[in-house]
Amino acid sequence: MAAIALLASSRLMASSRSSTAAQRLSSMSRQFSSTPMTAAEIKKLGVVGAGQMGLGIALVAAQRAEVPVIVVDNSQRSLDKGMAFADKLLSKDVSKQRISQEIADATKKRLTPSTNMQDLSDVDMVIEAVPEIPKLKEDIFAQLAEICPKHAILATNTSSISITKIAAATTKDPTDTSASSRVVSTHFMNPVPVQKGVEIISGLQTSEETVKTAVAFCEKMGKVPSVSADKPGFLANRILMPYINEAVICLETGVGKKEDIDNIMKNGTNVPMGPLALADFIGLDTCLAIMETLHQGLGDSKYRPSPLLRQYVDAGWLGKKSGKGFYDYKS
Ligand SMILES: NC(=O)c1ccc[n+]([C@@H]2O[C@H](COP(=O)([O-])OP(=O)(O)OC[C@H]3O[C@@H](n4cnc5c(N)ncnc54)[C@H](O)[C@@H]3O)[C@@H](O)[C@H]2O)c1
Repeated sequence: MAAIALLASSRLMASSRSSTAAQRLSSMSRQFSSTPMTAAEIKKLGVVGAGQMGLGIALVAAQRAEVPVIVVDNSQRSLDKGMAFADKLLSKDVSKQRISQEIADATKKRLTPSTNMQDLSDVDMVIEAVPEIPKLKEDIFAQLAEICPKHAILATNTSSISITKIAAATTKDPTDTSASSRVVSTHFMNPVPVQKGVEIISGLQTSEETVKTAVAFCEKMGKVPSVSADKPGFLANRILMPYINEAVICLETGVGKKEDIDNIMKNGTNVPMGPLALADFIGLDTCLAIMETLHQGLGDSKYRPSPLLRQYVDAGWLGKKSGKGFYDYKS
């Protein structure tokens, strides 16, 4: 499926090897200890949020990294939908002879759905992929710090929220970095089974070992890490979202019809889908949340979210996942 603009840019950036990604991260923001650190082995993974990103991450980890994965979601409906989607993807891969039936069966067996966060008490790493709402993510990380083992890597798939802020939510005492030093961002690209790019972002508190372990695990999943500083939108969405937002403004102000906007970008810049179709695919709520983070975080009016984008979200027209966005997906 669609190798989206976000991902195309990510591929360009990701031409270097992941070991150098860890080195670049080390040198970017702060001095690490002079003791060489090694990546810890991840034997069991947890994923929080079984939506399009969480499920994709869980599936690729189970298949490529061959680790058992507990997938936690507070909605049984989302879990059922996610597991059914995993079945569908695996069957498709078998029918197209990309993988054997044995690999599909083994992958499926490694996925355990759950509605109970306490089931994350024995994981070595957890990747959070709940909606892009700062307070929600902070609450989840406060819980993860309590529930997960004291060595576990606590990773977020956030598209734009400060990793430093998410890490700070793991403790009431900011001088105690025993949990916050284990927080890192592994920002996978959508769709996870297809796209190789992943952004690795460390917060102020993140330890070198945490970064190395996250990079090594992403590599085990077959991904190519790129390094970004902990700034609003990081690299991928700092570039992609203003492009999508401008396309919505063009629609809103009558510069072009949706088909013309998408066609000119698709046929003129060699991307697999136009910006409005891409926004529907990502989720309009996610796009709005990222624009809000860019607007607030960078304080520049050029990042103001389109009022039409906000109206679509208010209407519940969130794109492909809700059956309607700029296009209809019911039929
Ligand atoms: N959609 C994209 O293209 C994309 C790409 C990269 C990163 N992201 C980021 O990934 C994250 C998830 O995005 P998504 O598109 O998968 O969202 P989604 O809406 O498809 O899925 C979110 C899931 O989280 C679950 N959830 C909500 N509250 C929860 C809670 N308290 N505990 C457990 N589960 C809970 C929901 O039931 C849902 O299944 C966001 O931070 C988003 O910004 C999205």
